[in-house]
Amino acid sequence: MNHKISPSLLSADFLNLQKDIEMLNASEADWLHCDVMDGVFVPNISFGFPVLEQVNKVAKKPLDVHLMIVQPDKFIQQVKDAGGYMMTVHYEACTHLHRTVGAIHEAGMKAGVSLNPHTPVEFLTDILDDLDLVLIMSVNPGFGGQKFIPNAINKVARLRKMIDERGLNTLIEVDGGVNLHTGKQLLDAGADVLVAGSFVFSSGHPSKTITELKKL
Ligand SMILES: O=C(CO)[C@H](O)[C@H](O)COP(=O)(O)O
Repeated sequence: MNHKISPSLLSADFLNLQKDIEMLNASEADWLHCDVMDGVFVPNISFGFPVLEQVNKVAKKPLDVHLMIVQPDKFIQQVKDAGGYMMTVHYEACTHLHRTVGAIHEAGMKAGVSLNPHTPVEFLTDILDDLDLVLIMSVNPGFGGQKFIPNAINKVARLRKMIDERGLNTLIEVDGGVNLHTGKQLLDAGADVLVAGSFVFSSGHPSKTITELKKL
């Protein structure tokens, strides 16, 4: 199966966001990864729904919205209204995850669940059949440009086995420290979607770098 590339806007030039989104529109990027942070679930604040709404006016690729916030169920309609295609919430932030996933689907979006580096993929055993995507964090969420945590490769392989044994179409996405080297290892382990922020936007030729990731 062809893998997808979802460049992370967290590393884009916020003073020239439209320019970067137009570059992504013309590139081989499949989705636009949008990191919403609240300063509570993660020790950083990024951008919120007014920015997403503006991004959606220019973006020609689906918005892959990753909520690094507490109580994400409060914001499902806002994500939908801001143009969300995929809404990914954190396992660690949801007390009633099954209810939250159901509400995301009812709102008309695909539902993803993200796992922090310390959270085993086996914790998804009883929700996996309901998910469109699992996002494995290969850094502790909150900041771009961090060092890749190699255990993510092992988690991808374990999750691939769980998904294949059940005959599911759930996608495995990985986020944090992705470059050509780690990206190849993740794809070999069974990942479907690579998120890349600093590797793409600091490369000097973001569009070319996306093509290189796409060709892995
Ligand atoms: O979710 C994120 C941070 O929490 C970012 O999407 C992720 O870190 C991508 O950045 P980089 O590719 O630079 O590691």
